[in-house]
Amino acid sequence: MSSEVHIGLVVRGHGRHYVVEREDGTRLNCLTRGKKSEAVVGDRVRWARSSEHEGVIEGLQPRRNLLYRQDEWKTKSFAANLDQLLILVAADPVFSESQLTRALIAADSAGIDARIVLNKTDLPGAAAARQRLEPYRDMGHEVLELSLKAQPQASRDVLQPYLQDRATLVLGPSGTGKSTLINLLIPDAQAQVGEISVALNSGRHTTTTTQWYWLDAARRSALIDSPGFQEFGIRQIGAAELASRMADFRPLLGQCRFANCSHRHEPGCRVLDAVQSGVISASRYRIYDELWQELNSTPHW
Ligand SMILES: Nc1nc2c(ncn2[C@@H]2O[C@H](COP(=O)(O)OP(=O)(O)OP(=O)(O)O)[C@@H](O)[C@H]2O)c(=O)[nH]1
Ligand SMILES: [Zn+2]
Repeated sequence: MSSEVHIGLVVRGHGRHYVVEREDGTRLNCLTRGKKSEAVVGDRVRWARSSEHEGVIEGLQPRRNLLYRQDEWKTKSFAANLDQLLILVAADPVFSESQLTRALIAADSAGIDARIVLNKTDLPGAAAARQRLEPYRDMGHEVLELSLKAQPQASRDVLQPYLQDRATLVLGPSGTGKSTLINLLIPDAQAQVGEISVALNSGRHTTTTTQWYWLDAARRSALIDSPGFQEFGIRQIGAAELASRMADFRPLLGQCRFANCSHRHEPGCRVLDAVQSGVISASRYRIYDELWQELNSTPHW
């Protein structure tokens, strides 16, 4: 058996078991050595043939970027080497501005372009949703509008130029239309997942495992779905860094009276002035304050 080392792309992982795609598009099951399972979907890994498994992962290639998810107890990386984040919100159910902000902060911290996608613009709630997104447009975030169910073809046309030649992670809370979007763009998505679940023997976990889908036969454009995703991990950001990750706060930084201003109570704070004058919206400031406290009370790593 040859011990030659190859490079492959992780398209799915479950514990120490991974599905790795070769250059030619064929896939094989790989195991990591020891107890380690550091690889995530989107990673390029070095793998070699092994006598017991189809392949063994020997190591990771350097990453361009890495995203984390978190719950009450722990933070875990879940996707790497992305070009873009699409944050799906809908006219109904009403979206959480706090979740949206977390997603934008996580993307900024990882150096990944993020776009907001407003779905269900055919519903009466669309006007109110647009209004809530107004501050985000003003601070420079692009907002795409879709109606995935009512106008599938038009929605596809809006998305197409953004998806071309990129690896895009799509995230959205339950009920926003993420399944509708994936089924529209990847008609054989279910089949792809089924095949891989058999390979990984992970049927039961199908609904919570990050998955890499190709959108085109040439395998240049990819969509990454992370079902069951709850919350971005942002504990890697220190409280002092938070304001610099928020597009409406950023232009004001460095102008407060104190260089280490936390923008919470200090005199001569330009951020607090901007909140007073309405340049920064009250809801954005409330979210900043909550996140600041969260980050300040957790150890920075
Ligand atoms: N009116 C309207 N309804 C839509 C649109 N897109 C999706 N829906 C509906 O919204 C509901 C939720 O869509 P899904 O695609 O299942 O949403 P999801 O985000 O995957 O939600 P989960 O399956 O709970 O994770 C479904 O009843 C869809 O038919 C749209 O553009 N307009
Ligand atoms: Zn300040």
